[in-house]
Amino acid sequence: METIVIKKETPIGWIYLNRPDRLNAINQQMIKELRQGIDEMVYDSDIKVIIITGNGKAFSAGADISRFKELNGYTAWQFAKSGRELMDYIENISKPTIAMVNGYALGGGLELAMACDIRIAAEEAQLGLPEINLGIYPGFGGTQRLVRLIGKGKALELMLTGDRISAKEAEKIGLVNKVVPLSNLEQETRNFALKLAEKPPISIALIKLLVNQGIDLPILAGLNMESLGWGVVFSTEDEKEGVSAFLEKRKAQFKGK
Ligand SMILES: CCCCC/C=C/C(=O)SCCNC(=O)CCNC(=O)[C@H](O)C(C)(C)COP(=O)(O)OP(=O)(O)OC[C@H]1O[C@@H](n2cnc3c(N)ncnc32)[C@H](O)[C@@H]1OP(=O)(O)O
Repeated sequence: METIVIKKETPIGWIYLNRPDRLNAINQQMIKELRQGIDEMVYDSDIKVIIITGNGKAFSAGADISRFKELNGYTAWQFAKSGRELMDYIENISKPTIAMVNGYALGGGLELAMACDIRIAAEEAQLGLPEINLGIYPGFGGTQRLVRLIGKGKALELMLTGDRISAKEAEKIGLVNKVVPLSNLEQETRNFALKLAEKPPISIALIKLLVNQGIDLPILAGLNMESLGWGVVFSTEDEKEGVSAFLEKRKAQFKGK
């Protein structure tokens, strides 16, 4: 891999965007390698949670602008589509994902963070969708995900102005889940991941599916999916273990079965 580094720290899989001299700008190679890196974690049953972060001072400053002059209408469409499909894939994997936002998360970088389930940011981080200043607009799913995360008014404000906001402001509007000092970022993110790693994986997978698919369905369809899913969780060993552990006043040990 040229553009990312992966590290397994069971039960956590770490993925580092690794173009620090370009502030981890996302190019076609990174899109391809991210897909491979995520797959490596998805198909490893010892990995329960995936953390994506950036090497250097940025999470990612977005799509690689230095390549934009080479693009024409068709290739720009294909590049945007391949990035957007990667974000869709990340959002819909069954394992939980955390974006550890260590610095700038701009444009496609913020779109990647938004495709993750949880965002934990350093106090120093700055977030935004500045594409408008380049005469374009977010193209890796940002126009759709931001509005679902923070609501139409603030989403439009961020996209129309292109302004960067602080991590604290991002936390206030619900764009990040938690803000911590940079010195604690790795440990706090690891602790959060370890907490998720102890939860029953089938329940996690179903919650993700219900939330991600349900949000775009008529509510009755989503509610019916929720009820049907109960048939699945109630047939798992983890449900029996969870209920027994409660009644026996001990900590549950979930197996993902
Ligand atoms: C075609 C499909 C597109 C799909 C949708 C996605 C679109 C996008 O994401 S568009 C990009 C949106 N992002 C931006 O507009 C941010 C651009 N970067 C900046 O504004 C600044 O770099 C900064 C505020 C993030 C940081 O400023 P500073 O601390 O002063 O650092 P430098 O500007 O000196 O950056 C260091 C180095 O990195 C290069 N670089 C930064 N961002 C990008 C980028 N997005 N693409 C390519 N290269 C980038 C920057 O040019 C510097 O390089 P050198 O000058 O060669 O050192």
